[in-house]
Amino acid sequence: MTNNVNPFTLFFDLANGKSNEKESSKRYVSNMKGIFHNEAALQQVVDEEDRLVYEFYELDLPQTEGNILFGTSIVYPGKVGDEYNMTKGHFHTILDTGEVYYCISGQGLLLMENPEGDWDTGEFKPGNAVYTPGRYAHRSINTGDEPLVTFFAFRADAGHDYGTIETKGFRKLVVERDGKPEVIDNPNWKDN
Ligand SMILES: O=P(O)(O)OC[C@H]1O[C@](O)(CO)[C@@H](O)[C@@H]1O
Ligand SMILES: [Fe+2]
Repeated sequence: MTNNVNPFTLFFDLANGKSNEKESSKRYVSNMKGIFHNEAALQQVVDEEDRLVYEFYELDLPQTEGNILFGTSIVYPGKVGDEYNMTKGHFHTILDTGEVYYCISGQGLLLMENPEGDWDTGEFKPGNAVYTPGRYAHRSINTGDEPLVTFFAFRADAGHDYGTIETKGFRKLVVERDGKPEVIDNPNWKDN
């Protein structure tokens, strides 16, 4: 059976992660309501200047088990309150789907947690490949001063479940304490 996809090559700039051949999806601070834990700090940023938090490339490949979705994700430096800029984060709809991220530039963490309550962080620094196994929700966090650029790949039929994180949040937050990243319990985390 053919899946109607021809071989192709895409360019991603090693300096900034961008592709000039595709349009990126962009998430601004105003798109992150209910995601950053400090709602007042978020509103203040939106009122002053609604800045770009992250962008990423999504391919329009058929979402079948034989295809692999891939692209770069660029999380810009900055904070909302004491929380570092980050992606929304998600589980995969097919929960047991892993994903790999390769850090091209910048520094940060991949925060991961599964429904059983296990959690971990992987370190993003240039050259590190961080693997998030099946069942783990994942969120990229920029703890540095430069854009955090990663390349990701996962099976194309996995799907994204954003609702669980939007409703419950992650169990953990990564915040700045004394100029350094620290993982703390999320005071707003809901159990159901
Ligand atoms: O999907 P989120 O949580 O907004 O984060 C975006 C990143 O996650 C991905 O969905 C991959 O897991 C990419 O499209 C992108 O790198
Ligand atoms: Fe994912």
